[in-house]
Amino acid sequence: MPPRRLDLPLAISVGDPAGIGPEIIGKAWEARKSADLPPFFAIGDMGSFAPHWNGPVVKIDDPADSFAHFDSALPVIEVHTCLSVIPGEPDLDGAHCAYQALEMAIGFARAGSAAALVTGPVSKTQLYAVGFTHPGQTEFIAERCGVSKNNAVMMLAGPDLRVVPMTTHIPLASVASKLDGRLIRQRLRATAKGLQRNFGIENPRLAVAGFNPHAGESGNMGREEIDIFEPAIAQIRSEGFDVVGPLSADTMFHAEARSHYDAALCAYHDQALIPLKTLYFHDAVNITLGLPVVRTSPDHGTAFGIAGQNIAMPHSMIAAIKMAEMAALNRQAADAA
Ligand SMILES: NC(=O)C1=CN([C@@H]2O[C@H](COP(=O)(O)OP(=O)(O)OC[C@H]3O[C@@H](n4cnc5c(N)ncnc54)[C@H](O)[C@@H]3O)[C@@H](O)[C@H]2O)C=CC1
Ligand SMILES: NCC(=O)COP(=O)(O)O
Repeated sequence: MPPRRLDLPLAISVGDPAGIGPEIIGKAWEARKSADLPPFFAIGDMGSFAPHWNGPVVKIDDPADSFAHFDSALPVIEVHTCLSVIPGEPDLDGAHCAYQALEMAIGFARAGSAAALVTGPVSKTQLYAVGFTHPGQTEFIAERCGVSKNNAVMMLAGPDLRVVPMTTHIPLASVASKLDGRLIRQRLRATAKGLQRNFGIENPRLAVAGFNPHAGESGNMGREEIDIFEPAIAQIRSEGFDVVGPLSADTMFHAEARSHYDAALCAYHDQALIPLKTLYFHDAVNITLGLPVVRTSPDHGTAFGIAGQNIAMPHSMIAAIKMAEMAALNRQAADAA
C-alpha cells in the first residue's frame, strides 16, 4: 500500500499570466480541502493573481515553506515581476514570465525540491514570439530532462479513455512522412512503461489507430498500415507487449470499444484529442510519460476569451494535481518494491 501523502510539495508553473492559469490555480487552492489536494506552490508573478482571483497569496522563497503556509494562502515563488497583467490581453512580458516559470518548475522537480511538476496553460504563439523553439512544453521538458523527444510521450487521460498522439504539434500535411516504424515502436514501448510506472497498470493493453480511413481497407485506401504500422506492432508484440491494431479510428472510441484497452495510440494530434476532449474536456489531464519526473497539466489552453471573468472551471487543473500526486506515489511505491 503506497503512503497516502508525499513529503514534498507539487510545483505549478502559472502559465501565461493573461490566461486563466492564475484563476484555476487559485480556485484549485480554494478546493484544497474539499478535493483533498496535496500541498502545492505556484511559480510566476505574485501580481498576476489579483486581476483574476481575489484569494490570498503568500510569497515564499523555498518550496519547503509551502507546508507552513498552504492552509492559509496560496504559496507563490516569484520568478518574474510583470509590468502589468490584463486578463485576456497577452503580451511578450507575460510570455517571458511563463517561460521562466516553466524553466524554474522543471528545475525544482529535477532537483528533488518538488514531488512533481504541474504546468499551467501557455500560449504557444506567445512563447514562440519570445524565442521558444520547441513545439510544446512536452518536448521542452523532455530536453531539459535529457530524454529524447520520441521517448517522451504526450498522453491525455480522462476517466475511461487515455490517448497518445504519436505525432504532436506538427502540420497535418507532414504527419505521413513522420510516421515511421521506429517512432511507432518508441511510442508503444514508452506508453506501456509509462502506464506501468505512473498508473500502476501491470500489463497495459494498447490499441493503435490506423492512419487512413478504415485502417487502409487492406491497402486500398493507403498503404501506411501494411508497410509501417503492422511490422512495428508485430515487433512490439514479440517483445511481450499487449498491442492490437492498426484499428479503424472511427470505430475504436465508443464506450464498449474503450473497455478493451488502457491507451489508444493515434497517428496525429486531433485523431487523439477530439474524442478525448469531446468526452472529457473538463476532467482530462495531459501527462508526459517517459520522464524522470512526473509532469501533468490541464488538458485545456489559456482561454484568453474568458480570462478575468471568474467563470473558468478549475476541474482539469484539480484533476492534473491529483494525477500528479497519484503518479508520484505510484513511482515511489514501485521504486521501494
Ligand atoms: N496545456 C497547455 O498549455 C495548452 C495550451 N494551449 C494553448 O492555448 C491557447 C488557446 O487555445 P484554444 O484552442 O483556444 O483552447 P482553449 O482550451 O484555451 O479554449 C477552448 C475553449 O474552451 C474554453 N475553456 C478552456 N478552458 C476552460 C476552463 N477551464 N473553463 C471554462 N472554459 C474553458 C475557452 O473559453 C474556449 O471557448 C493556444 O495558444 C494553445 O497553444 C492549448 C492546449 C493546451
Ligand atoms: N494539445 C495539447 C497541448 O497543446 C499541450 O501541449 P504541451 O505544451 O503540454 O506539449
